[in-house]
Amino acid sequence: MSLLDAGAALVDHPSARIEYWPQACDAATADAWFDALLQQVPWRSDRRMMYERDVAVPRLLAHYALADDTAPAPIRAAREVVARFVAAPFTSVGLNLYRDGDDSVAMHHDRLAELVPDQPIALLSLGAPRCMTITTQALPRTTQKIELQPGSLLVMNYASQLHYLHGIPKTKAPVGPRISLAFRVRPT
Ligand SMILES: O=C(O)CCC(=O)C(=O)O
Ligand SMILES: [Fe+2]
Repeated sequence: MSLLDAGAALVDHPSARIEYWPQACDAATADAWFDALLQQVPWRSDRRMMYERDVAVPRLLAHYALADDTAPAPIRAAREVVARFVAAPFTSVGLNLYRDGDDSVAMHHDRLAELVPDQPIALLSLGAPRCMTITTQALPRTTQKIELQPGSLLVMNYASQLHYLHGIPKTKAPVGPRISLAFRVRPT
């Protein structure tokens, strides 16, 4: 594969781009990173105010600054894999652990205040496949679903956060745990 090959384009828009590579890293590597991160990361459970109620965020979270060399080795290795597909000066990685089908992330766009304009977000998936829903922000909403495979990479450009929403819905299907690594360039 040549450097910075284009992935499959998931949206058709003049400025928004969401690209998908089903196998940015091989299955054995994705499995090894999943096992290591599940064990080594100090996963935390967060609470957020939602409609004036204090509710548990339905997944576990962690975060590392990429300059932090105490980050587990798979984080640094994953950063190198991501660099083969997207050239961006990532500074931060947010980790999500979806323990089962009850864990989810609601439809959202990533917080713009936490992104440097024109820099992308790269999501590397490990563990069980989970479905992502992508909708337009404009009405009438059009919706698409993509099953994120272990070892896959999904890259959303900055403009996609202005025109689309994404989320990982709950599922009643029996699914195993999944970890996603969200690489971002955060303002300093
Ligand atoms: O787990 C995923 O693939 C999506 C995570 C996400 O959207 C986020 O962390 O903002
Ligand atoms: Fe997101």
